Amino acid sequence: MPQTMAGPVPRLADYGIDEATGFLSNPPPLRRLPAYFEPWEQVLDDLHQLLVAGALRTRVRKLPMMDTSRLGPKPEWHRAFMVLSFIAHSHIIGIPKVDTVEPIIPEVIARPWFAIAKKLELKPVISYAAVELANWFLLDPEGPLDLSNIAIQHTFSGVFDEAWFYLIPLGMEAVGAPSIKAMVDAQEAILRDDESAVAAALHIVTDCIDKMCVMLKRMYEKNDPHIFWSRIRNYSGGSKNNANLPNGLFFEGVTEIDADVNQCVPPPKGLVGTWRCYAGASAGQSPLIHSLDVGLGVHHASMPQKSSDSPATKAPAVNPMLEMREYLSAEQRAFFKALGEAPSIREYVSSLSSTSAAQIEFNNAIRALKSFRDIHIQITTVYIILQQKKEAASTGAMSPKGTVGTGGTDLVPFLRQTRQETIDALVKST
Ligand code: HEM
Repeated sequence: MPQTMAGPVPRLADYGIDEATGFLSNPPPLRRLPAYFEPWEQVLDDLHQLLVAGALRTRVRKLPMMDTSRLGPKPEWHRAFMVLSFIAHSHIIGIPKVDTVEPIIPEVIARPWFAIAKKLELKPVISYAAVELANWFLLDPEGPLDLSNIAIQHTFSGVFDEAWFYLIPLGMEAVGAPSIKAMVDAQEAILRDDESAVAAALHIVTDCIDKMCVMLKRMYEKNDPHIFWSRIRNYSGGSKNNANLPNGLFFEGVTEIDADVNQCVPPPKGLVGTWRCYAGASAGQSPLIHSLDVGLGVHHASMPQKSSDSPATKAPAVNPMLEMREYLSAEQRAFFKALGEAPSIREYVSSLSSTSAAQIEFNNAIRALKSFRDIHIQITTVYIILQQKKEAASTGAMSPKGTVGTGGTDLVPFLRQTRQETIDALVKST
């Protein structure tokens, strides 16, 4: 849109974004719900033991129906969403490769989980909002917001690798936080036509992305790829494009009809409720990465459909990156919209000479974001593609043709496309 028609520069505080900590809440997330909700908290306390004993599903079915209207301020709702997300996905998965997947979510979990998600304008499925943004604390409350002091509240498996898997994205949110303020500062500077201030702000953005890349590479330090593949990743899976959940998940007692309901399959005999399909958790739901894409003008186009898709099964060709935004909070989605409508940094630097500091700094930021995506593709190769091949070789199965991510995407084409779309955002000298 022409700069003259651009919207106002968003104020971070209006979207619950902290200038210093970005999308990490300040103060940190709640660690326990009020006493009334102890039955949920106690299941979470004993989660690993219940899973090992094979007693989790029985225990969940014995839970009382809790009244969600007794939840108070927003942080309580966020914690309740996280607690139920952990309990529900433990109930679905059990122990990976030991238990069979259970597609029916009992009413005592399904109804309150659905109600809480609706209140928060989230989807009732494990997501970045639960395992990351609502699931950390500071070891020393007075200490720094970095990996020496951030800890994970809950894991499914109880292994260090899973905690590290969740910690790295949090570390990235922390080191990347100043880039959000820098992008809106750049937009303010555009309004004053202050080229050097735009350049200075973009320099901060690049510095943040460089630090995020260093953080991302630390994934290998404490998350063993085999443990990730065999013990951790299943819990993040959704019910979309999931071969183990061909009909989706059945939410007992939830009768509301919306776009996520699979209306092709009737309820299981004797039950009332709806079959629902959702993408699972992915760090691709990081609001920081989406902000960088929007702020720097990285455009995500529709994905080409696979030639093997029959016209009847073809899903709408929405880019999964845009679909992932549906799993972020309403406030965060509103922020992306406002950031995208404010003066365009890319458009502004495109109008400058190729030797201008602002254009050079802009392209540096885009190259840094492309490096992030290169490193990430290497990580998915090590943690997913190679593990999948090893597993196929050990069982004598045919090597799979495609790979579906926990977010339900066709992994390789998707990641290649987002990397290409990042490269396409570079401003070329004319
Ligand atoms: C062992 C570590 C990781 C694995 C195995 C992994 C795997 C994946 C997979 C499979 C996808 C495709 C979407 C899906 O269907 O889930 C994806 C997308 C994505 N992931 Fe990761 N991921 C890892 C760590 C991270 C971290 C630490 C970040 C940082 C925030 C991150 C950011 C993203 C982003 C932004 C996307 C969207 C695609 C893109 O922007 O290129 N991932 N990841």
